[in-house]
Amino acid sequence: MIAIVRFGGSNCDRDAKRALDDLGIENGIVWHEDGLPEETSGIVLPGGFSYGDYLRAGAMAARAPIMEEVREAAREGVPVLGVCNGAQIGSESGLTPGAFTTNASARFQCEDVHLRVENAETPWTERYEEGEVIELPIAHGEGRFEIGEEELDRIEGEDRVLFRYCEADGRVTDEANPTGSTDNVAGVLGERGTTAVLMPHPERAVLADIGGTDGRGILAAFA
Ligand SMILES: NC(=O)CC[C@H](N)C(=O)O
Repeated sequence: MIAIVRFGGSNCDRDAKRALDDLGIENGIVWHEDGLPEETSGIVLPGGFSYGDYLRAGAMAARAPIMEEVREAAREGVPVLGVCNGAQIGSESGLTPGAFTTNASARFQCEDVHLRVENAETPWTERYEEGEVIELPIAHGEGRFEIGEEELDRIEGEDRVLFRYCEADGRVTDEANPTGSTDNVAGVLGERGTTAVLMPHPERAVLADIGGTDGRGILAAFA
């Protein structure tokens, strides 16, 4: 059962549920205070405004007791996907490298973006080709990926950059970088390839008539 962890202020938990239901993947929304159910076989940290983005987006949820269980599960290889606020919670809790800070525009940005698949040999991206361009929506105010140079070199060397913001033809340019993220990074892997976070929303791109279907392949990793 895929546990979709809900905090006070989560608001993409039901989108994640709807998407996983549509993919035929057994899942349930879990209130963070209840802890992970024993039958948890995968974890979604959904988007939203946990604790009202107080202090920094994701900072407070990252310190909730359930995150110790999530880290433990991640260490054991249980797949964990953090989306948007879930990505912020993931980086704040040390599941994934780098940090998400205020967009370069200092505004909340809601738009469709193009992403280039940088590593297609992960459970999250194996349904895509390396270099393939997909389109997903973003909706966040604090999505600017920041990471030190040395750590960036390290994660690039380990092939842990999953997606980069790009033009429709796949060129990685400053203009295609909506938030000013370091090196256009939109999603990264944790220590194990089974943990991933990304700012764009795959769960909002699973139905052909609403937002397209480019996100299906990412969530299908839970099947
Ligand atoms: N859609 C989301 O998850 C938003 C994330 C966070 N509240 C932000 O604005 O950055």
